[in-house]
Amino acid sequence: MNARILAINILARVRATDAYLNVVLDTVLSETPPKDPRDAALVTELTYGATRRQLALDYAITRFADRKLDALEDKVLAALRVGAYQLFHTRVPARAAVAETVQALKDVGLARAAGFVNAILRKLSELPSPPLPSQKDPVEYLSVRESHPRWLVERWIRQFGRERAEAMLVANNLPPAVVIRANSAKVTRDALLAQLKDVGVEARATEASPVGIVLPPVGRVEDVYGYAEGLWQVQDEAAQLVGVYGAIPESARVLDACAAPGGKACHQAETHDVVAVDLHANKLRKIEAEAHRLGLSGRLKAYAHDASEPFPEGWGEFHALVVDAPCSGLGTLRRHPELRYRRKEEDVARLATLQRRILENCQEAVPAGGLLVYAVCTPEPQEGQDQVDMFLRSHPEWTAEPPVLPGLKLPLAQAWLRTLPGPEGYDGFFAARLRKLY
Ligand SMILES: C[S@@+](CC[C@H](N)C(=O)[O-])C[C@H]1O[C@@H](n2cnc3c(N)ncnc32)[C@H](O)[C@@H]1O
Repeated sequence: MNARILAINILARVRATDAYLNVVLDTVLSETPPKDPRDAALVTELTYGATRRQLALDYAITRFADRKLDALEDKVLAALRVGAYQLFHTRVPARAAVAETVQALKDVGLARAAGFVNAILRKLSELPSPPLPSQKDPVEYLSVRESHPRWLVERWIRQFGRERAEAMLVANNLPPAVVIRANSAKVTRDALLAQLKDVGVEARATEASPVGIVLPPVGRVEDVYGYAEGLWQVQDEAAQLVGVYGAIPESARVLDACAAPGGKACHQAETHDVVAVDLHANKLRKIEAEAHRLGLSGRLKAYAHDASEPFPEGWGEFHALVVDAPCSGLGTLRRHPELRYRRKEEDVARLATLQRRILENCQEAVPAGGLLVYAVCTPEPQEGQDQVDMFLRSHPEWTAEPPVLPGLKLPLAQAWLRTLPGPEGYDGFFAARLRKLY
């Protein structure tokens, strides 16, 4: 099956089922792998690109469509977006972009819409660049140019200032590099870097994380040296920094209260005994499979449990908890581009309430002298810093205690670990390291 057919099918399925793009893409590519690996790369670029740029593409398509885009069949709208993306953001010659997209639409059984799609794509192909609204309304202009909903642009300008907000929007439209964490239970970062070099992979060390490696563009990560042997795990640098910044003493038994898919739990299990908990039992298999691949099964047990409810006494005592709470995920929009259109502003407050409930229950499980590392993958203060400030105000027995990590330069804001999307190349994360005094 060719790349454009797959891209149309994937985008249509994501729209119809509200599924995650990365999940549908992985499923489709493993069910119907294209013969040529370059086609897999093209499907990835077309689907991620068309989703990242969706709001701007729709703005352009709407100019020439004689009906509301919401009313279009999923595959017809998907074809328009895939076609428009190629015209504005790839080097595919315009004629080929239009003709092959229209042919793909026919091949998926929608020949009756071919004329409609062909006419719009041809009109778009005559434009020198994607149309934009007037700069007189700077929020609207940025919203369309960088393809983020207006409420989010307004909110980020208000919270982070115009310059940083714009940098965040731009960064969310760039594909992230693949970053891995060396599995310290098996190999040091330097040794892994040398081994990768020996097999011709020109990787480099991450700047802030002492355990991270940035891979060059690779095809399937599963085919890269050391994956099958469990020498490393894919993990964004900022997510690695949560484990580093947490600096949980090696003697501690750790409970990871919101663990799936298991990045931070496996990071801890390199050096600790870990109980990994997630609300959704179906996600535990992924945590266990990763622990197995990394050779960490002996140190990690996974259970389904609601972290806002008391933990079973039978699990024993824990000296440290990691609470990587469910959050708006607005720090990971470059990886989950569909999320920016699905999230609503009121989600931030709703999730902050859930985080508070989880935090309240988890703090009960920490003995005096123990640690709690709270983290979220969002730049929203309401879910991060404000959440922790409020917690500390109502819990005098807790204090914020940043770690002393000589030789490391972590991105800190006061006591907190904080990264924002932007030219630094991080996902947006917040983490607090809290100690129970009595
Ligand atoms: C941000 S993700 C955790 C990512 C993970 N720590 C990692 O590093 O790979 C949040 C997780 O919390 C889980 N979750 C949501 N509500 C929960 C609850 N009430 N109790 C426990 N887990 C919950 C979600 O299923 C999701 O897997």
